[in-house]
Amino acid sequence: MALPLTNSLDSLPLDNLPLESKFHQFPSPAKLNLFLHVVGRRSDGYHELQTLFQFLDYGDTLEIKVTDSGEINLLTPIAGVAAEDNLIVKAAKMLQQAAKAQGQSHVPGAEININKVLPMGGGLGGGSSNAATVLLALNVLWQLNLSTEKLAVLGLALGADVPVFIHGFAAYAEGVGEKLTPRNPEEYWYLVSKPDCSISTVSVFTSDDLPRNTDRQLAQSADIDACHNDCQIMVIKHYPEVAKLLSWLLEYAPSQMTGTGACIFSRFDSKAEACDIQAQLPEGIESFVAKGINQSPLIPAIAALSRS
Ligand SMILES: C[C@@](CO)(OP(=O)(O)O)[C@H](O)COP(=O)(O)OP(=O)(O)OC[C@H]1O[C@@H](n2ccc(N)nc2=O)[C@H](O)[C@@H]1O
Ligand SMILES: Nc1ncnc2c1ncn2[C@@H]1O[C@H](COP(=O)(O)OP(=O)(O)O)[C@@H](O)[C@H]1O
Repeated sequence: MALPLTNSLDSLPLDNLPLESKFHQFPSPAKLNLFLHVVGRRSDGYHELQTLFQFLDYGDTLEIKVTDSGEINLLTPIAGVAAEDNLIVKAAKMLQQAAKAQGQSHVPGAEININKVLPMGGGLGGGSSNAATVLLALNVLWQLNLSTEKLAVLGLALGADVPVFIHGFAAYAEGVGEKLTPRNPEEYWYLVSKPDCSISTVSVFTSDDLPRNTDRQLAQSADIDACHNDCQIMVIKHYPEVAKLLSWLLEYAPSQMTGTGACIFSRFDSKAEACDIQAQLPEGIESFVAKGINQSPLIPAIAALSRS
């Protein structure tokens, strides 16, 4: 089944009504890990990664309205995620604390809606992207004026992928994903397919089958095709659904898992070619077609809001 393409993030309207009195719409795009090397393990158990992030012109949409109450209300709960665990709510509350810590006596609240289209736990970074969107949007709507760097530091406490969504440029990342260097990988079209299984990030990083010492020099290769995803090596051993779909896709296009899976991205030169293979996907495989983009659509949306 094809996932809906109705929320293509090309241009989201932000008109000129007063900031406080209405809902404002913001994109919350997906990311791909074009490669993901595990190069070591830190003393706190976290793994050191080298990865190349690129955004997709496809993702969730958030609507946010400022309220006077000081409350954070998520009006559209996400099935299976309790409000207090939702990264949207956590990000908003974290920003309130940061505002109080810098001396602001009254911090407003917010009402938030989400149109969730990204599969959860798919390696597309949807939760981290939602958190980044909330941090950037409320920073402007609440007129806090925190720097992008400060927001990225706050966001890192919510998830390793949040900083790249805050900065909004495609990047090579080291550390746990927070040391970012801008990059401009080719902006291909991708068919993103979701095998019928879910894979927890913890299970991948605790597996004995995860390679943990990929040569640090490999990521410096000029040829991106020389790079790979170490998590995929573990996942295809344990999840036959992923192994099967990956080998099917590899017949048609260069294909690889993103993040800790389970989604697989297949690379094409044109949208038409990607859609052609999408139409032939095995029965029951969810998918969407999107373009890889090196600037997050969130950045111009926030810039437009700041100017309004
Ligand atoms: C692997 C990546 C690559 O982009 O993406 P996803 O596939 O999850 O999207 C990310 O680094 C995911 O980072 P993040 O989203 O913070 O991971 P979490 O779910 O918080 O991590 C769950 C657990 O996995 C382990 N973990 C995570 C990241 C890391 N670099 N080393 C680890 O060992 C830790 O045990 C952690 O408690
Ligand atoms: N707003 C949110 N959107 C998605 N997942 C969320 C959200 N808030 C909390 N989560 C939790 O984070 C987990 C990871 O979600 P997600 O970021 O979509 O996947 P991944 O890290 O694999 O890219 C989910 O399984 C869910 O339990």
